[in-house]
Amino acid sequence: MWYHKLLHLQSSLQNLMKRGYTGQALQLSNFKSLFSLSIHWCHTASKSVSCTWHQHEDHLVSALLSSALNLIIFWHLLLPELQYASTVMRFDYVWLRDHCHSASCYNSKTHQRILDTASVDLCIKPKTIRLDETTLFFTWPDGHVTRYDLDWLVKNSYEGQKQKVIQPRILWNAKLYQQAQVPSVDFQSFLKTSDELKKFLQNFLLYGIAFVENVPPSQEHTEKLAERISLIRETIYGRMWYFTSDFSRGDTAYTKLALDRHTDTTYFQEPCGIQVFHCLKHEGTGGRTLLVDGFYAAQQVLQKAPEEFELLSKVPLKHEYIENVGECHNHMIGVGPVLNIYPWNKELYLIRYNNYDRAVLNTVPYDVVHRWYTAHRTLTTELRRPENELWVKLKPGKVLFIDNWRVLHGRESFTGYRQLCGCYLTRDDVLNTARLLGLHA
Ligand SMILES: C[N+](C)(C)CCCC[C@H](N)C(=O)O
Ligand SMILES: O=C(O)CCC(=O)C(=O)O
Ligand SMILES: [Fe+2]
Repeated sequence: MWYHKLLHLQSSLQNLMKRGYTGQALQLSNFKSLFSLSIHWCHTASKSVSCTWHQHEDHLVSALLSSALNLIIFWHLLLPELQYASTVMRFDYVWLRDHCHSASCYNSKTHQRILDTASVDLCIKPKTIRLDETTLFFTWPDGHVTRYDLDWLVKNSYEGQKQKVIQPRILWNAKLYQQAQVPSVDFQSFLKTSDELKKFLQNFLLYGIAFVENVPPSQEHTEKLAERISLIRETIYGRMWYFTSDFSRGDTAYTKLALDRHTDTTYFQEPCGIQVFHCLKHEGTGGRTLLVDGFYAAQQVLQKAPEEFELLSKVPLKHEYIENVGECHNHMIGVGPVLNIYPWNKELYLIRYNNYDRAVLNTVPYDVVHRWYTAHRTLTTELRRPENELWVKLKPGKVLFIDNWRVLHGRESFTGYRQLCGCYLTRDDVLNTARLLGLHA
């Protein structure tokens, strides 16, 4: 078994050589005794390459040190079967100098860099490199020493990040959400214990929606609730807003009409992170709230038509809000693609979808426009599948939190008097609260 692993390691090193990595000899410190195997290869550069590795319980770390190029670390995860996962990590020497955590380069109390990165020679190479069981030591030309725990390097490598998600989520359609039986949190316990707050935030992060029950139906209590989680994001609609179908603002939300699924404030450069709804009163019919997991729909697009997903993530477009009603004069423009993904791991983090507020499409060249509409149609088809629609009737006392970067909302038309209050939350502060409670956010 070990022999196979070593052979694989040998071939990965040889592949690197073929791509131009040269060196002298490979010392198999821990396995030498077992296999008395050492790999020699040609060296063209006078700089030497050495490789050392250490066996840990479930993985093997090896470091290939090249003073001519960069540092390469092999991380081999040993699985019970013959198979094992292996990751090659590469670190640029400027990067290694820049991330030095010595007392003169880094303030470990404030977690801030002291080193002036611009003072680092872009062609810097270490004078010497030494590796012991767990730590790498670099001595730089000016004599400064940087030490790195191998574990720290592995954890903070690009290759490691590529395989991780920033935000773990459970994507849902109506059935999946109902089956999950996500519990609501009680207002009083929510205010009193951080355990309840944590439970609430955990569900909110996983599903993109969450409910709090038994909230006294007033704007003040809704505000108190919101403030327990984060800072309220004041916008052109105010800090706490309160609305009925009174046409007081130049937006369809202030009517009795049905509203198709959408995310709010797509016309802000940074759309509001979280939307809070509390229905204080409704004497009439209709007016149910529609919720659709935009990331679930986007994932369906990715599976069915990956090139359309890619187009929606690449093409920037504008959304716009023009208002001239009474005293309210606003003109907002937000630019960005419908699907926003992190480039290094392709993780979706923000969907901007509002067909009402989408502005003139003039940021897309002629030869792309039609393909963009096709991709937009595919996404819309997924978003409109009845099985993806979760319908809820908001009642006084039950407050709904929506991740406005992920979950679309809409409403059924209604009759009678209906009063809704709520606010937007600052996303950074919601995530801050979650992290401080020990959640992955
Ligand atoms: C009423 N309330 C303040 C919640 C929002 C009104 C904003 C509606 C707008 N069309 C948008 O989607 O952004
Ligand atoms: O009236 C509603 O239920 C929601 C309207 C809406 O989309 C909004 O206020 O953002
Ligand atoms: Fe809305």
